[in-house]
Amino acid sequence: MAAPDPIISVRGLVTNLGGRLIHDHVDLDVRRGEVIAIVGGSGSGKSVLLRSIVGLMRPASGSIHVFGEDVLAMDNGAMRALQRRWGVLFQDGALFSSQTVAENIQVPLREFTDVPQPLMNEIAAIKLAMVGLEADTAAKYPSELSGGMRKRASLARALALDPEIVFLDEPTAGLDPIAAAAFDALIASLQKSLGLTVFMVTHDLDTLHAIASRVAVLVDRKLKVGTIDAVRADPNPWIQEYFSGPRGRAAIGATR
Ligand SMILES: Nc1ncnc2c1ncn2[C@@H]1O[C@H](COP(=O)(O)OP(=O)(O)OP(=O)(O)O)[C@@H](O)[C@H]1O
Repeated sequence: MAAPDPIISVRGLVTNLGGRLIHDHVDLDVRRGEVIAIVGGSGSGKSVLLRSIVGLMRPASGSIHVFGEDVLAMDNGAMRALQRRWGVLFQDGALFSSQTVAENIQVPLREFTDVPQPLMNEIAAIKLAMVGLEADTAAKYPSELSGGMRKRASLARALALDPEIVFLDEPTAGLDPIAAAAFDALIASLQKSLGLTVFMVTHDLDTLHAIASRVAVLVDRKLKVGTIDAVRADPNPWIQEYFSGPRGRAAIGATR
């Protein structure tokens, strides 16, 4: 049987920023229903790749297709239609501090739908429960929440429109190991129950081993993509240090 078309397809992506080459002909296919983890050194261009795929940054050349649609060639109307089908959790959570958690979750509903307020309140309550937050969190402000709760609230917002893909930029950064492991478990269970495709930028080796189907490593401005075991075997010095240094060995030890 032929493999289904990838849900995200990047070909020959070249990105130049501030006179620096960030991506040098990067290729990536993401399959429906998988958790793909993007790793790489600080400043290697992981977030820029994510932002390019969701149409927030424009590469110098190459092609990006999501759901078979050409992200770089579409008008605003087509882009809005596409944005309804994915949710994004940005690196810092990016909740609006002057809005309650419920209002934050309702931002995409307000932007993309004309759902009446009572239904929006119900949807916010459902999304809060999905991410494991108490009902009374709805009326709280982001500053009243712990870091882990803020991440969950951001995830609830990313899930507001029942997306097919969620993009997560370093979802466990800044969390203690216990909160990070709980967040990993949440992502894994939502991915399974909702059939989500997860595109995740991470530094976290534990997350990688716990939930990634495949890993894409951004090194020397190129992507190396495969299963964790396949990529770990690559002799590239950064990859060897990342997977086989003390932290890498500890992460493997914890999962085997
Ligand atoms: N809008 C921008 N304009 C100019 N340069 C940028 C812009 N966004 C990112 N960069 C630069 O592009 C490079 C890649 O940034 P990016 O945020 O993708 O790195 P990253 O791999 O996600 O790093 P980290 O793991 O530290 O978050 C960095 O050198 C960054 O300074």
